[in-house]
Amino acid sequence: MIELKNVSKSYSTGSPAVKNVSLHIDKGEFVFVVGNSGSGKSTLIKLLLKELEPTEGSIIVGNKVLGDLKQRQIPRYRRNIGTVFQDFRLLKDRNVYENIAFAQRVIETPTRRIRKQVPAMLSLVGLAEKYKSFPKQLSGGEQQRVALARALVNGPAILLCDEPTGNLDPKNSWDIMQLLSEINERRGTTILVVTHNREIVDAMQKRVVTMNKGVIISDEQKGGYNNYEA
Ligand SMILES: Nc1ncnc2c1ncn2[C@@H]1O[C@H](COP(=O)(O)OP(=O)(O)OP(=O)(O)O)[C@@H](O)[C@H]1O
Repeated sequence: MIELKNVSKSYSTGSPAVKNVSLHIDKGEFVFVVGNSGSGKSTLIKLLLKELEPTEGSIIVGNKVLGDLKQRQIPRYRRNIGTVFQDFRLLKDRNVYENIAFAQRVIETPTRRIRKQVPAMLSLVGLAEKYKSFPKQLSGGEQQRVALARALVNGPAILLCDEPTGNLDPKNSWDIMQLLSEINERRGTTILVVTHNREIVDAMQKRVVTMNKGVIISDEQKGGYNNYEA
């Protein structure tokens, strides 16, 4: 599903953010990516979204060789990838229903399908009753659940989450991680989660890829949050 072969990424300044990384993630896997600040985790996510080009190496996602994608093919490529970020990124002037429906309107989903799928996604994330609320009327945990519903409504094969619990308290962090785990198990979505949340990583017993200074220093099935200098 995801394959990086000897991928490096250098920005114009400093040493490479990602150095000679090779990584294979199968369809349906749930993978945590951990590592101290500046180790290259967000750069990895941006490379997978083709927001950045690798300086060296190749990336294959699904059956797409990202280096071969033309500019005009990128929007369609990204439609198959759901994203969730630390800061929720909801549309502030739209209510919950419209935030999710918006993701479908941009790909011209028929209205009757939107009317069916938005409530279904809201039920999945436990927010069926809040469909008329605006983001500022919701707690952080609720906003992140809306963001998750939006990320999933178009049925992506892959979900990329960059510190999805970074702004949440422990209870809400757990709820979001449980939801991610359920989605992975029930829908078979391949999920990659960048996180600093040691307790959750240690408890969930998933595959854990640890980065340090742009390099993968460990990759363990049923792994834990390795001890490194935070
Ligand atoms: N746009 C940029 N221009 C120059 N250097 C950058 C840029 N973005 C990131 N870097 C550098 O690349 C390295 C990796 O950054 P990255 O954001 O991928 O780390 P990270 O592991 O996601 O960190 P954090 O956990 O703090 O989010 C860092 O040294 C950072 O300073």
